[in-house]
Amino acid sequence: MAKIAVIGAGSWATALAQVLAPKDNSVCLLARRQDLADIINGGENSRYLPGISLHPNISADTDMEKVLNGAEAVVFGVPSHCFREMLVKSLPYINPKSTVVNVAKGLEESTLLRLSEVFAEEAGEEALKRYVVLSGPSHAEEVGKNIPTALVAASSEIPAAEYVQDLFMTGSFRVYTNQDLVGVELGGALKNIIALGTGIADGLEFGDNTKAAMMTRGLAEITRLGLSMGASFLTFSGLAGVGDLIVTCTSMHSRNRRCGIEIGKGKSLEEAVESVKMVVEGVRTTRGAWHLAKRQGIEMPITEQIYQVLFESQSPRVGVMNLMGRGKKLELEEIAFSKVSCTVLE
Ligand SMILES: NC(=O)C1=CN([C@@H]2O[C@H](COP(=O)(O)OP(=O)(O)OC[C@H]3O[C@@H](n4cnc5c(N)ncnc54)[C@H](OP(=O)(O)O)[C@@H]3O)[C@@H](O)[C@H]2O)C=CC1
Ligand SMILES: O=C(CO)COP(=O)(O)O
Repeated sequence: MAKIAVIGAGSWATALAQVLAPKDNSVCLLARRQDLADIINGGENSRYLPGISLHPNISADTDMEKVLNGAEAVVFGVPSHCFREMLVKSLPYINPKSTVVNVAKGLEESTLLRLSEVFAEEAGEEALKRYVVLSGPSHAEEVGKNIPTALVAASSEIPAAEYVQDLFMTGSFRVYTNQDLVGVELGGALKNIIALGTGIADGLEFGDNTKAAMMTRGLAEITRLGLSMGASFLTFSGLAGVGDLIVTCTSMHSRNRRCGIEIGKGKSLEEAVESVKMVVEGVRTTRGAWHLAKRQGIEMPITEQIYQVLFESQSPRVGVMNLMGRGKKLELEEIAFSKVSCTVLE
């Protein structure tokens, strides 16, 4: 039986443990608090994934050394804002040969780095060869119930991605591989901004037309930023791109969408985040992407308006009016004929 360590004991960490455990893996979750570890060891993570009986191969502990000791793979299931801190604390106990899987979807706000870049800074460039991002349309509430789900394991090194594909793949959890780490990371992080936006539109009681428009034009601006940072055009039409955008913008499981709905209904950002009770990654990512767009010289009008609503007290309704009142545009030219995408598609 292989041992797998999971850093974090929230909803996604627990659901992924539930995927790994029946495959003859002993899965140990690192909780911050003893009370949560005790709850999980009781057989159900009632705080983060209620109603799911946990597999007996799953346990939880607050002792990092104990959790990481002898682990063949380490899955980071904590929010982006604490990834560096948890990584630095973990590194002394991680076997240099272990594969590191990160499932967080966000950027480091203070540096605007992707999380693989944070990993490389702390663990070294060589260690990136065993670093894999697992992303795609997947809510913990459904994965916990073995509802069919497809994801993508991305790494600059295909053998590492294939290892993670084998590690996680089950009859209800299908994993593809992709070598475009940049595109997969950006797709997963940036769709949360658009989910906040579609949530806001729902909270304002706009219709399906508005939501479809926001998703489509949201994907256009995600793609534009991604191409400027070296991502592959095609990744954005895959599971980590449009796939994740669809699930996050349409599902009531989405924390980002639910937060947006509350803002659209008139709650403050703080009240809306508080009401969700779990991490709402899109809030920090909006600020990060806003700065990234400026740095890259890329137009991201939806991100700009969501930034204004979240951080500059702009009314959501004015944000929608600003988007609708923009100058006339060609739909596709900016992406299809951009220098970068032509290079990628050649
Ligand atoms: N939930 C989902 O369906 C999916 C989530 N993701 C991504 O996975 C990541 C985790 O999300 P999710 O599981 O939903 O989050 P949750 O809010 O459910 O759980 C967060 C976990 O991280 C811990 N944590 C929070 N802040 C800190 C900190 N400062 N230092 C150390 N540990 C901390 C929490 O501990 P404590 O309980 O002590 O606060 C908890 O164990 C996010 O990046 C999210 O985008 C990706 C795909 C699906
Ligand atoms: O990334 C996710 C689904 O793929 C989770 O999105 P939320 O954080 O909005 O729930």
